[in-house]
Amino acid sequence: MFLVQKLLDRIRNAFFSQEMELTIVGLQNSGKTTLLQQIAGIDASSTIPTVGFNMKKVKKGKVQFKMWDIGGQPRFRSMWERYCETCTAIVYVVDAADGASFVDAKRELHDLISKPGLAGIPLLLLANKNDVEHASNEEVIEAMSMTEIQGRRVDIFSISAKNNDNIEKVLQWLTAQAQGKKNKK
Ligand SMILES: Nc1nc2c(ncn2[C@@H]2O[C@H](COP(=O)(O)OP(=O)(O)OP(=O)(O)O)[C@@H](O)[C@H]2O)c(=O)[nH]1
Ligand SMILES: [Mg+2]
Repeated sequence: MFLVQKLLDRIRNAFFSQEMELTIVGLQNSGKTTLLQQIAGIDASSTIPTVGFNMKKVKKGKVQFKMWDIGGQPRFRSMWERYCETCTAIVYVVDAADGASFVDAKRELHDLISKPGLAGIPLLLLANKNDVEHASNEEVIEAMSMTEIQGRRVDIFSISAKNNDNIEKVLQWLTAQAQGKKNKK
């Protein structure tokens, strides 16, 4: 009986599982790799600055996420566009506790989403490090001029990648985008 159930599960998964590609970008030190590791269920307590990119595949429910995490240092930012072109959603991470980085974070975000090849791709802005006392979601929203962004779905969550706060909400959002993509086909 158990084997029959397993076989049925496999058949069901083969028919109903979907792959979704997403790209995580944002300035260096904003917490992208920590987020990636948290979603992948890997110890996220220590990371080193990303040289180039990381990629992880993670299955959540019926969706297989293929997640690209691109280095945020200036020398890697020219890669962002290429990795975003084929993705279903762009996840942009901001260090909400580092006000000094907001000007650069805004410029890079708006530069990226102005690329014609990325038109219409849903954007999830994550104000990370909400565990730090002075981190402010509202300040991030204002500093990133989020209300100026048009022509795509935009959502904003306050998270702590380190403490796993609101990461489930991020996954639900991503799953909804994967579902939307399937419905459009
Ligand atoms: N307090 C706090 N620290 C965090 C959080 N997320 C990440 N960090 C810390 O921020 C630092 C940078 O995190 P990374 O995930 O390596 O940052 P990154 O965006 O991948 O950086 P690059 O690879 O250089 O682009 C590390 O010391 C993390 O532990 C968070 O939610 N809260
Ligand atoms: Mg990194």
